[in-house]
Amino acid sequence: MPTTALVWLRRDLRLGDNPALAAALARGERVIPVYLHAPDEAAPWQPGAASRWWLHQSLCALSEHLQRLGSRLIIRQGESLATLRALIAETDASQVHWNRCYEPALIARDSRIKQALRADGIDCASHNAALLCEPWTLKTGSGEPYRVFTPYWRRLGPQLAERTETAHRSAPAPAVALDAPPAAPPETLPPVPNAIDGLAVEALALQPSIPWDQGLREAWQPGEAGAWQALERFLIDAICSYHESRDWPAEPGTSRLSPHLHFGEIGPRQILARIREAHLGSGSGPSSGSDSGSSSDPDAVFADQAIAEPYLRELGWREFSHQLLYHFPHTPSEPLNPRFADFPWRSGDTEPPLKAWQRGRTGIPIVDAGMRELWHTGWMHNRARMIVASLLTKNLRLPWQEGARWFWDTLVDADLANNTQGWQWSAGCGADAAPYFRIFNPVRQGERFDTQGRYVRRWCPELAKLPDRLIHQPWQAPASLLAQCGIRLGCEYPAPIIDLKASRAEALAAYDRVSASARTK
Ligand SMILES: Cc1cc2nc3c(=O)[nH]c(=O)nc-3n(C[C@H](O)[C@H](O)[C@H](O)COP(=O)(O)OP(=O)(O)OC[C@H]3O[C@@H](n4cnc5c(N)ncnc54)[C@H](O)[C@@H]3O)c2cc1C
Repeated sequence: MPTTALVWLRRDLRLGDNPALAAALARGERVIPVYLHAPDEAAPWQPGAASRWWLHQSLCALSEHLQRLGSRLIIRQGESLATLRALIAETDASQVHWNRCYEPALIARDSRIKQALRADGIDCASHNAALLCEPWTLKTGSGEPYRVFTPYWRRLGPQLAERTETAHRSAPAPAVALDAPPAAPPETLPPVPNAIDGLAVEALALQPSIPWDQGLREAWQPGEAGAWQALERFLIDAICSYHESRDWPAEPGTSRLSPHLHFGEIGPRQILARIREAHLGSGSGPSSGSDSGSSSDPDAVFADQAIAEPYLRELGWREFSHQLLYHFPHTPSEPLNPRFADFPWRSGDTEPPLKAWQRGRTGIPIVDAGMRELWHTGWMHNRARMIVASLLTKNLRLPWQEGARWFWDTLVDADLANNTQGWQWSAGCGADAAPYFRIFNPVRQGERFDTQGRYVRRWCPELAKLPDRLIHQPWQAPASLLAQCGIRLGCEYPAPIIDLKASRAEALAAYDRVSASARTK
């Protein structure tokens, strides 16, 4: 009887640099890749509608890739432990391998499963495919988790930089294991016996029943090959100017790798290795083994490793968010800073302003542009995310949890660690947060980061004819000019639902009340 290993694929939907797959291939003669659909096990953070859309496409891509290599993805639905046990019995598997997830509900589930399977006599092993550095690895001098990014990055950042031989010899054992290059996908895989059956991806009903996904289909190519194409495009077109252009929402200045990273179609070790390879100029192309489709060679663009630093820093924020979620598992619903538990959020009927914000009809152009980009493409530029979050939590004084929930349902990159950190940072109640009193003025933000109004014109075409100097504040335009541009505020485009100056003052007063009550406690 051949040794059989199950590889339980979850949010590691790739074949390159997949430690669970590599371990199964090293130790099992028969390797069976399985995907188990049990969304309720992630409750209360089951994948939202946009994430389900992505998952469907990504599973299709993975399934095709496995078939090209001679294997098959076995999809089953139902409680994970029971389904694994059934598969183990059917296949005579003696091993199960998976890559770790870091959400609190999934950590608890996986621990239970590991314990139960080990009690059954199964060899169970979990691996790291998602992070450069396990969230329990880096601690402050006093042994606490980091709550501030800068000192965290001071520890992590140097480990990502290319180490010289001397530094390598004298450095303490690194938290990031980067010495071995990430593995390319296998060239072939052992076949899965015909007797083992599974569901078609369609049976999981992940696709929307009414077709709202046209914009998503136009914007994305989910799957491992799509991830590598996005990375190569970024290395050719954008990494050199990333430090500046990353702030311009109308520019294609960022990597747009967030959904690929979330679903594990590419891993941060692979991104880092490819950046290093391009920097050193020694590489002959991506080690993805996927059809990256790139024709020009980006190696020449790297004159200096410093070019990559601003980008690596963002990957550092991703690591930081994961270690926060790991150490503070209550933060998806509660503020990290307990002072904010009693924050006086807006009272009365909160539905109209929340709905206006969700639909991109606040009457504040840069905010509406961001919210419409999100609705249409399942993604929003980071600068716009910060602006819309500030308006919701500070000017509208609606709880950050409302915003986080909306993002959870509409983002293709919805990620519990990054989303929680992003919202708490924006609301001023999280780790290393923007102080509550630093309230973005969306008009100034628009003028600074969308100077010519290209982002607003794209997503709010009803404002397209306004001149640049008024595009971010149409309410300042004389009635005659509005008429000339075909705009009636309150009809084609809403009048602002909030007075920015007055709401700012109210938010600051609310913050003062929280600070004062914290002082008297
Ligand atoms: C309110 C709010 C909510 C957010 N929700 C999410 C979310 O659900 N999922 C998500 O992946 N990101 C989230 N972010 C972070 C950030 O906006 C996105 O990661 C980024 O816009 C993705 O685009 P990109 O891949 O082109 O990023 P790039 O600029 O190319 O960055 C590369 C990668 O670094 C990571 N990264 C970048 N910025 C951050 C950040 N601030 N925090 C953590 N990781 C970061 C992402 O994995 C990203 O793919 C949120 C930010 C805010 C302000």
